Amino acid sequence: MQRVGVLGASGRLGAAAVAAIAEADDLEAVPLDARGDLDLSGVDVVLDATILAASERIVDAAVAQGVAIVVGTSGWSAARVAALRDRGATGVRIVPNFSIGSVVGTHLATIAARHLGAVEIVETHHAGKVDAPSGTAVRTAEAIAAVRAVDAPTPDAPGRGTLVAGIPVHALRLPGASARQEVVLGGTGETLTIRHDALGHDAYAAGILLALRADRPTGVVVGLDDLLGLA
Ligand SMILES: NC(=O)C1=CN([C@@H]2O[C@H](COP(=O)(O)OP(=O)(O)OC[C@H]3O[C@@H](n4cnc5c(N)ncnc54)[C@H](OP(=O)(O)O)[C@@H]3O)[C@@H](O)[C@H]2O)C=CC1
Ligand SMILES: O=C(O)C1=N[C@H](C(=O)O)C[C@H](O)C1
Repeated sequence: MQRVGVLGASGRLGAAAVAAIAEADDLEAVPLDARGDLDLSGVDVVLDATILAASERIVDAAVAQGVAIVVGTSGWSAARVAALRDRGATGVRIVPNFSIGSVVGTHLATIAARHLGAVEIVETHHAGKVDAPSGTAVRTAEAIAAVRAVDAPTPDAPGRGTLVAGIPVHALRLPGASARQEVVLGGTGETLTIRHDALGHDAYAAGILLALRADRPTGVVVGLDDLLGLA
């Protein structure tokens, strides 16, 4: 039985993780106080589902105490991940989106962007989401920018969204919405839209369990791609 220390267990993602772990015979959830002293001695792996400011402290504590950590909290940009690697961190998996469909959608977007250079991202989330753009959109933009062969003009103008790695991201926050991402690519006389919807927090259960059961990462791994054969 693996003991999973859950930080942010009172939140939407944390509660979904605790529910998923409760269904698993091989895992046990141990809710921990994310605001207190982080003594991780009683757990085998940590799941972080808080806010970025807390997440950075939690990751540092897990690394210092030699406990593997799965990070679901948004805001771990490529620059922050690079800084973490520079600090010699190991045993860390940062997962911008636990939904399997979302991981596949982002992967498909990187394939499409090799052929259609003009790309914009529209992400729509529930009104309770505090961060914008979403962690998934930032990850998707950074992954696309790393592979896109065709350079597209960057519309850096008021009203054209937030530029992430040169890609405009448009963030909507609406009551009634859950979590949607649309990657819209344009070519000559055509557009291609890759859209994913997480209709509820149960969408994250399979990815959470996959990440928690995976071997302790060497260094800092981002995403679930390696575990899904997409890397
Ligand atoms: N990777 C993925 O697939 C997903 C990622 N997320 C991300 O997970 C994060 C949490 O989202 P969500 O659950 O909706 O958010 P909630 O606001 O529902 O929950 C936030 C949690 O963080 C805790 N928290 C807030 N402030 C602090 C602090 N200063 N120090 C320590 N703990 C704190 C809260 O505790 P308290 O109740 O005591 O305030 C609560 O438990 C976000 O970054 C979101 O983007 C969300 C869904 C899926
Ligand atoms: O806050 C959310 O709800 C979500 N956050 C993650 C993000 O920022 O990308 C993942 C998913 O979109 C839901």
